[in-house]
Amino acid sequence: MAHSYPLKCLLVKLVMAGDSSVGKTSILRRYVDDPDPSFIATIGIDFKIKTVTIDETMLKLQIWDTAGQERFHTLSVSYFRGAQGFVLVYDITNSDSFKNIEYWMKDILKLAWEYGIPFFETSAKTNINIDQAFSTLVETIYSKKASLQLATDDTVNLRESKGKDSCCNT
Ligand SMILES: Nc1nc2c(ncn2[C@@H]2O[C@H](COP(=O)(O)OP(=O)(O)OP(=O)(O)O)[C@@H](O)[C@H]2O)c(=O)[nH]1
Repeated sequence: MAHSYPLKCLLVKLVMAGDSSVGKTSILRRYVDDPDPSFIATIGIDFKIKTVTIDETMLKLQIWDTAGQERFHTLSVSYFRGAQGFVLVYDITNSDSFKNIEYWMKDILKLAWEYGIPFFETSAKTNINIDQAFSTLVETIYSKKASLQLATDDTVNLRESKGKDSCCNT
């Protein structure tokens, strides 16, 4: 019987950014099907892993959930380095959080990222557009896959690497 296996596994580093309490953790939990219902502000940094397949390539998404609170700003921005994609989040009921997208973009642009960002209005509460937003992001990154590295093991060293590209066998 013929089996079809993905040919290789590539690591994709994504970063969630935006003001505190705009819904970054909620969106990420929706996307990775994490049922944890608690809403505690992110302290420092957290990450989740999700594996998706495009064509016959497995992509291991290492998604960093930064803390939006100002006191964590320097730490959060330090995790931007090496990311292939960002999810910039604001709350449509909070105009300051929208204005501050520019502030977050400046940190991203310092790392030579370009504008031309697809836009999705999402709801983590009712699960609208979450999958579509991530799919578009990941497919765009995949289409430029020359920049991706093979995922090799599951180790993420928080202390040394700030999300250094390492990973995948799950
Ligand atoms: N109405 C509505 N509320 C939401 C939605 N997503 C998140 N919330 C609420 O917004 C609050 C903050 O959500 P979080 O996901 O913790 O926000 P965060 O951006 O990760 O916050 P920090 O960790 O402080 O950076 C929570 O009380 C959620 O219930 C949504 O899609 N709709």
